[in-house]
Amino acid sequence: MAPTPAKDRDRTISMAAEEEIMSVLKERLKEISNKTPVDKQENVKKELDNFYRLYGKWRGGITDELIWDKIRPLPESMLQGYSSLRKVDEDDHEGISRLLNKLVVLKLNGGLGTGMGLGSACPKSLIRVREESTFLDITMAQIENLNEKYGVSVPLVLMNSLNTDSETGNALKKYKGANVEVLTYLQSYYPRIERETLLPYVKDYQNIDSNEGWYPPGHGDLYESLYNSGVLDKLIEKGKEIIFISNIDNLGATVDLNILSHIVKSGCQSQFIAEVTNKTRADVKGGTLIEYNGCVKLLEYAQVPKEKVDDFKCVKKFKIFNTNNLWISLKAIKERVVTGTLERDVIVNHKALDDGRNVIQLETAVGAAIKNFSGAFAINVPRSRFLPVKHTSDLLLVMSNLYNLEDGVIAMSPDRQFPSTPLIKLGPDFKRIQSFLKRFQTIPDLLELDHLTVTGDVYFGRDVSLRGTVIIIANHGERIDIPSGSLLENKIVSGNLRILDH
Ligand SMILES: Cc1cn([C@H]2C[C@H](O)[C@@H](COP(=O)(O)OP(=O)(O)O[C@H]3O[C@H](CO)[C@@H](O)[C@H](O)[C@H]3O)O2)c(=O)[nH]c1=O
Repeated sequence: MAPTPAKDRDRTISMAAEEEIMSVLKERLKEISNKTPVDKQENVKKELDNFYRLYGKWRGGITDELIWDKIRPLPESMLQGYSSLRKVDEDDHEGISRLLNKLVVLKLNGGLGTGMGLGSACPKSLIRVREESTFLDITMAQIENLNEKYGVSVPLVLMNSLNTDSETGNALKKYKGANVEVLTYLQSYYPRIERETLLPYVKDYQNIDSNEGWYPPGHGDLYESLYNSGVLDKLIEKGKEIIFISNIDNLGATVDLNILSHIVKSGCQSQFIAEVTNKTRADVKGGTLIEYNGCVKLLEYAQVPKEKVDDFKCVKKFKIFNTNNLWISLKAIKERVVTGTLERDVIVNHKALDDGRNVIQLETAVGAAIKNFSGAFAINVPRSRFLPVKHTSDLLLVMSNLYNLEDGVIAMSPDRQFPSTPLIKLGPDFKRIQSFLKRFQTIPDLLELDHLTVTGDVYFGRDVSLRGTVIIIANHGERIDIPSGSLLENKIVSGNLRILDH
């Protein structure tokens, strides 16, 4: 989610005009739902009712502008260190099976690989990240391994968007015989609002996947769509109690038995646990947990006013980062959704569409619901639980010998002498996956790397080793080939260096 921060509301509109807009909107939504085929009407109506509530919240100004000086760090009572959790006895298979049988794993799978230059038909989860394995393959291997090892049946739930649903469905076919029950459901679609009229411009619910008038309203929609799809009830009926939610692109988000045991042993008194991690300079576009007006609050990058962005990036002021790994009680989710008491900030995303139309889309974030749950708190987890792959620079890390993949778990190689990950900056020539891949004959050895910056037209030969700080800059119009077998240790390479076959 990366909307442009903008002023929430045009405050020049009078109360009467606000009421008028709300009533016209209601009519418009009714028309849309009436035009929907009868079998889909009930669901569409539920979605549009939720949209109407979100819109009302926005227009009502409930999400007023943030007062920056009111931001406080999360109090210690709400932030627990991971090391303080009681360790689960790994030999107690029976105890672990009992824990796991209460668990469901959900991956947020509504995103596309467009950030890494893939077309709009490719779900991000189907990108190959390690050898031939995609994010989805790795997730399946991980859960299947748990199910086999402990003789349990942890189901995997995928929250798809219309952008990802059909390709994911195709990819899942190969898992027919796997020891993992996979349940999928679709997140909602809401109508985009025209900036001029403050109303949706779509008139019906046709072709919503290809119609720019509709959009998936962020992962905060998870709760209502999980309930409306019937999947939530199904899971509760199966005796499942806790759901572990994470971004499918976070390869560090494995099932953690110590956190699970902590929740179960407390009798699910902590209805919501958010995993945070120490913020580094690499963590910018995401969220952090803060105390605001005496309550816990998720502050997303998209909510930060432009003039405060540098402040937000400061790792001294904002020391923790939201990993989006969340552990929530299923019953508590149901209770909040049914009673309509699930408050989340509205994130206002201003966009310009290809046809030149200026639109607004209202979104919410899944972690923002933390304030609604009793006993909610954050656990400061080791960095190994947060291994997001957002850019090709992240991909370079996870493809390299810095990590090992075993049973669906990616872990840092014991051969790395220090636990920090190198800081990697790749220039625009490396942005798209296809061009990134063709620039490496083999992925270099990164075991002793601290920092790598590469810009310009640079190609790496086979078996290159990079150590310490390495900076490679090919001037505009020139090309650098790093020869096969080279070792670069604390080196700056610039200018041009061509190696040609003959
Ligand atoms: C917007 C949207 C996203 N997703 C999926 C795609 C990704 O797997 C996952 C995260 O979406 P992104 O849009 O990439 O969100 P991102 O910028 O990473 O931010 C989230 O994850 C960050 C950690 O990476 C946190 O710090 C932020 O607080 C949290 O909001 O959710 C959906 O399934 N549906 C959606 O509508």
